[in-house]
Amino acid sequence: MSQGLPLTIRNVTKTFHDAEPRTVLSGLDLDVRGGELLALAGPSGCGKSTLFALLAGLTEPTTGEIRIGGAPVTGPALDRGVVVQQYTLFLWRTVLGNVEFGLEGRAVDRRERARELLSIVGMSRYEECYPRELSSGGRELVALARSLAFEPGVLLLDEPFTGLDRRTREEVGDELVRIWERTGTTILLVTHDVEEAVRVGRRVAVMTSAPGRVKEVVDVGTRAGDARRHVGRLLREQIAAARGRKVAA
Ligand SMILES: Nc1ncnc2c1ncn2[C@@H]1O[C@H](COP(=O)(O)OP(=O)(O)OP(=O)(O)O)[C@@H](O)[C@H]1O
Repeated sequence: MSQGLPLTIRNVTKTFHDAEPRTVLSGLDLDVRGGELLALAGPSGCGKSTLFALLAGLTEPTTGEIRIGGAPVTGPALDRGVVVQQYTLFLWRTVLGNVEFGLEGRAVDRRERARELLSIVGMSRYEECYPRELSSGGRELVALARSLAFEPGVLLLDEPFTGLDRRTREEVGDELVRIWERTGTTILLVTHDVEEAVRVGRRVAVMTSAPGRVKEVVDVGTRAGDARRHVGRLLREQIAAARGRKVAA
């Protein structure tokens, strides 16, 4: 499997120039270690999706720098293996066919490799099914298998489990941890859900409300209960701060 690459975000600012300039991210620093599973949590509107677009190379920072494996991000690249929450499986292809698609152009036995990837995400027995025959959690796992086919150095997941019910969400989240353990890929999971951030992330970076930057990086370790309370408190403070600013304005 691929070697997980480190991701470095240095002093990133993003200002949108609409009718008037609007700074959404300001002085954001974050280090994701190679092979780490880090969750990025923040209140609604703090700029998580904006940051995700920068990491995916879809837009550029106004100032600052983003590096993956030491190389600056200058545009979209498959080695970053981006999975967005609106997974797009090909409805006319079987599960196996969908994963094989991620392997096109590779000098590998595509069928064998696709089967290996389905086994990694625990979906082997559905290989002949079509996406419509799967549960929404199952479709998410197949989308993950297809992203892993690109052997991403960093896998970016922007709220991938939105739309799943709580229980399925937990199951797919736990499966994501197992996938990460089996692959060694660096994973950045963007979420607004404290429970999910602490359950899945080995560390949790908490963002401030807009303009967003990283307020604190919390180690989850073996003290998940403490981490959950701490992350929850940090997020509540940020939400209150945002409301305070709105009331004042
Ligand atoms: N292209 C754009 N032009 C102008 N403003 C934008 C643009 N994209 C996002 N914004 C603004 O930036 C702010 C942050 O948005 P963003 O979607 O990044 O936050 P978020 O943390 O992902 O929110 P949520 O958790 O609600 O999805 C919002 O106020 C949004 O209106």
